[in-house]
Amino acid sequence: MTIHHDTRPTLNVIRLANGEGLDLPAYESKGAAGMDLRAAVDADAPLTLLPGKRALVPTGFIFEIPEGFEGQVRPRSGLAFKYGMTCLNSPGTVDSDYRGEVKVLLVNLGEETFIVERGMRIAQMVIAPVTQARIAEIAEASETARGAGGFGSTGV
Ligand SMILES: O=c1ccn([C@H]2C[C@H](O)[C@@H](COP(=O)(O)OP(=O)(O)OP(=O)(O)O)O2)c(=O)[nH]1
Repeated sequence: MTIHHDTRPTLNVIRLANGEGLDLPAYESKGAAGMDLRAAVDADAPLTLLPGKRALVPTGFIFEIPEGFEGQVRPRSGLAFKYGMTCLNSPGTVDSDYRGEVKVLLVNLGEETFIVERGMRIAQMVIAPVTQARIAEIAEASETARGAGGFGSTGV
């Protein structure tokens, strides 16, 4: 018999008052990269986003991102395709030392007004490993075959 240990990092979540009754963020399929984030707007006061407008939408949770990881807040492709609803700062960065409520910076790039209702799955968050570099200033850049070529220097 093989014992399988759960090697996944633990994501502690803290429910805030405005998150009362909301489903916990969850992976919607076995292999989903991101967990869906829900809108913690007031049930009696949905958020109206006119075309071209943006809003910071609360999720109702604090996430303790494990050290060595970040949370990437990204759009859901269905909302983007159907309604032009996306995250303005995509991918949003949630730092491992952040202890405030995670919020989603939604923008309506569609032609129609979009209504954000309580519990609506508005974005997804991916937990990804991240490295902090040691920063060292040096006098000259080392030589490479590419050199300073970039921005299409190899052709289309
Ligand atoms: O989509 C996002 C992006 C950020 N944050 C939170 C978590 C993150 O740790 C914090 C700061 O984000 P960021 O570093 O991108 O913002 P900043 O403009 O540099 O602000 P600060 O000066 O507070 O770091 O805001 C969110 O809740 N959602």
